[in-house]
Amino acid sequence: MPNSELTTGTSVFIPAPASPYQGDIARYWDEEARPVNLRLGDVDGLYHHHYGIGDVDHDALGSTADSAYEKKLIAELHRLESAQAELLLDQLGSIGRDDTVVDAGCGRGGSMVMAHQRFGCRAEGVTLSAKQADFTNGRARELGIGDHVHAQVCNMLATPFATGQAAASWNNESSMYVDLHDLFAEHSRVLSVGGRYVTITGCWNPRYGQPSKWVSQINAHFECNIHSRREYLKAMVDNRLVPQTIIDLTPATLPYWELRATSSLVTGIEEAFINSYKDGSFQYVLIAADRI
Ligand SMILES: C[S@@+](CC[C@H](N)C(=O)[O-])C[C@H]1O[C@@H](n2cnc3c(N)ncnc32)[C@H](O)[C@@H]1O
Ligand SMILES: CC(C)=CCC/C(C)=C/COP(=O)(O)OP(=O)(O)O
Ligand SMILES: [Mg+2]
Repeated sequence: MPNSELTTGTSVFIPAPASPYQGDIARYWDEEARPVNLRLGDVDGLYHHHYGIGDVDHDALGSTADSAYEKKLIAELHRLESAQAELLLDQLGSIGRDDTVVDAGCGRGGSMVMAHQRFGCRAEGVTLSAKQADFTNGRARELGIGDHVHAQVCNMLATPFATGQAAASWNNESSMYVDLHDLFAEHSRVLSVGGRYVTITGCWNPRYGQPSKWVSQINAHFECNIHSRREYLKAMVDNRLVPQTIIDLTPATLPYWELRATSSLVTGIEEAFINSYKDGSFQYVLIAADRI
């Protein structure tokens, strides 16, 4: 196939990156193995690369003096991350067993497994990382749901899915790696009319003025390009995705960050998230839109 190559040692077909930037992002996620992600995933086998929402259960955590405290803290952070994915799935509308849902930027596939477990549907994911696609497909096979949960290495701006194929699609903390107009044009193509698009994302707040130093720090840390809230809404309506629900999750995600900042699994980015959420320059939002 032109402009493509097969790598050795992996079962997935790996297209050449669409740009040097996408090559960098593929490498970033191929090399990622942070304990804050792997040890949380090990709690119940759902591996996430997104953040948490909801109040911390201090009774479940118990005393910091307890020798089992760190294990409980990891379980609590993971519970909050899974609660975030549950909220996203809540917004997908009524999905049937015969439906297909698309996860754009699927990471290690935790949200797709949850979607299948909840709806019985088929979940198709794309990621730039061959390691993540292999990991997702391996997990799905281990769970005996390999025929329903499937990831492939693919640019989310040019997917192989048929026009109108998906009843729902989403980006869970993956839209800051792409141009939003190109992204929503592709979701709009893949979704059936009446289908549902959902994103949970961090965005800079136009009321603050411009991206703050904390937002710039987050961009540098993850090699991403955080968009403004205004850009999201404009790019959606320009692409037949009409926002139906917007939830500011900033207050709901702060407890996760404050707890994470006390753990041994810190990565150094905690301060930037906490400070930018507190100074109002950055927001954690869910936007659910109808494909009209
Ligand atoms: C922060 S992770 C989020 C993973 C997942 N949505 C979750 O909630 O666990 C970002 C993901 O976006 C993917 N990504 C970034 N740019 C992409 C692109 N152009 N096409 C496909 N995937 C992309 C990365 O490969 C990675 O899997
Ligand atoms: C809300 C924003 C701006 C997100 C940026 C995208 C991103 C890297 C999300 C979390 O991934 P992760 O779970 O791999 O990160 P970490 O290792 O920090 O937990
Ligand atoms: Mg994480």
